[in-house]
Amino acid sequence: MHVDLVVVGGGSGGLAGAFRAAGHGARVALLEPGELGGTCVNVGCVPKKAMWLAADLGARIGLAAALGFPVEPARPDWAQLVASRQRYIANIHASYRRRLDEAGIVLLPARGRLAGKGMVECDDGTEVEAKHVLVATGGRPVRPDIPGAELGIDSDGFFALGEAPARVAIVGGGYIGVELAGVLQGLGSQVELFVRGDALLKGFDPEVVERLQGNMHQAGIALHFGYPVAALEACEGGVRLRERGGDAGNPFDAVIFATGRRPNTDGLGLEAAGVRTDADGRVQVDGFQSTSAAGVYAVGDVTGRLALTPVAIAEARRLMDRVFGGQPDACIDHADVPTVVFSHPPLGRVGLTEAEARLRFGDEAVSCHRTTFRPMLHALADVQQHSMFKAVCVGAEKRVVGLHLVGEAADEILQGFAVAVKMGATLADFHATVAIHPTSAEEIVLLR
Ligand SMILES: Cc1cc2nc3c(=O)[nH]c(=O)nc-3n(C[C@H](O)[C@H](O)[C@H](O)COP(=O)(O)OP(=O)(O)OC[C@H]3O[C@@H](n4cnc5c(N)ncnc54)[C@H](O)[C@@H]3O)c2cc1C
Ligand SMILES: NC(=O)c1ccc[n+]([C@@H]2O[C@H](COP(=O)([O-])OP(=O)(O)OC[C@H]3O[C@@H](n4cnc5c(N)ncnc54)[C@H](O)[C@@H]3O)[C@@H](O)[C@H]2O)c1
Repeated sequence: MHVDLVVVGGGSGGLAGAFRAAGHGARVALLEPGELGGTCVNVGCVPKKAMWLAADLGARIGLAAALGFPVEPARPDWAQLVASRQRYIANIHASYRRRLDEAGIVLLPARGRLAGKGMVECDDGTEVEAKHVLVATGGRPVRPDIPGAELGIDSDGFFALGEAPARVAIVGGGYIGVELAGVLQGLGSQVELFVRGDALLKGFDPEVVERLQGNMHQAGIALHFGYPVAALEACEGGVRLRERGGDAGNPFDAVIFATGRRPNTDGLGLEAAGVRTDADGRVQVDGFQSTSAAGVYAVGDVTGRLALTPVAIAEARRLMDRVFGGQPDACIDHADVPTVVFSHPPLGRVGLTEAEARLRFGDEAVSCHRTTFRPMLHALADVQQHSMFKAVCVGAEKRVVGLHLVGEAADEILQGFAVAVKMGATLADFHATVAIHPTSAEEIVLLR
């Protein structure tokens, strides 16, 4: 088969690239051996957010009870919740299939391998030849190489659970560890989080992270820092974790590894096709998503840069605008990308942390403005959940170069403020904007 573009991988980046290229008039073939939508739709953002929303509802039922509603805090029926989640996801699959048909994109349900010179071989024997090849094969979870690791599950396994585990250990303090801890605790499990470092969410602002840790502790999650898990052992009543040089602890019904991800580049034929990867298998690209091989591009998690769905999508769209849309300079700016950790409560950031700003601009130039408060609903219900908002500013004009939020609605508040930060707003611009009262968001324009 001859096309203008062959896309290897039908996740967030691959689909976005295929649709945009077809929109520019290119003939496109898309290879995807699994479900359309990749990680985000099937074992990432979407099912995670469904579970997060359910956990959030559970917390709100508790708040409602505290405010006098005649309701009892209760656990959801796990099977019913998962069925609703999967029905939502099935609708996304159907919508993708319809849009691919409408766009005239050829969908090949096969695993691809680059064979060089614009040729991609499928595992069903089909050969596709194209002037342009997009590698968008994403990544997969990795577990530490420790005895008994097979007794645990990873985030893919979490989404396959048929029932809620009563006692859960989660290993890893990054995005996924923190999110799954909040979700499971909110849905009625007893969660313990095991982290080898001394804090959660390395790379985020330590002050808002500390506030999140306080909220998680308040919600009943046990946080264990400086705990390198050395082994898992099967025991009566479940699985136990063994700390390096220490005793094994209590048994758990499930152990979830949230210890990072690896790009899907094994057996992809990249080396033979002249596509350079780093020691961890990440495809090396320039600012325009071009690899070291002419006509071969890569977007999304397989490049190991910012592993976020909107980033994969934006990279793919700009790339296709450049290759097929006559826009030679199109590329994405990876600075000031807003991101939210869907913890309970959510934590978000855009721009620089205080430490990054001090390093870049010097201590003298940096000032920070923060506020800590209890959201009104939690204060009314007398629940000890606190929000903290922090702005990092630079120079006499106090340009806001970083905004760090943790608390009720932080996930929804951040997007609009990210526009302001991207546009170079100053603290005076924030102050010149009249507050919306009474909200949590107003605390940002009132920061002193
Ligand atoms: C638990 C979890 C929660 C997340 N939550 C969020 C969130 O809330 N917000 C957010 O922005 N990001 C989130 N992410 C990250 C987000 O899912 C990824 O950044 C995004 O899916 C990357 O898109 P991609 O197209 O690069 O790869 P993927 O979506 O992983 O797609 C790659 C596709 O390539 C296919 N493939 C692999 N090898 C081949 C081959 N040889 N031939 C053909 N096809 C192949 C795979 O089957 C897969 O469908 C989350 C991730 C996880 C794991
Ligand atoms: N809300 C979102 O946007 C969202 C949600 C989930 C994932 N993601 C994306 O997916 C990526 C992967 O998420 P993740 O949580 O798997 O990775 P991560 O890099 O965020 O966190 C991995 C954690 O595992 C720990 N770790 C690594 N090896 C370990 C070991 N051997 N023993 C103990 N701990 C170990 C690390 O110290 C770290 O705390 C994220 O970086 C993010 O870009 C985004």
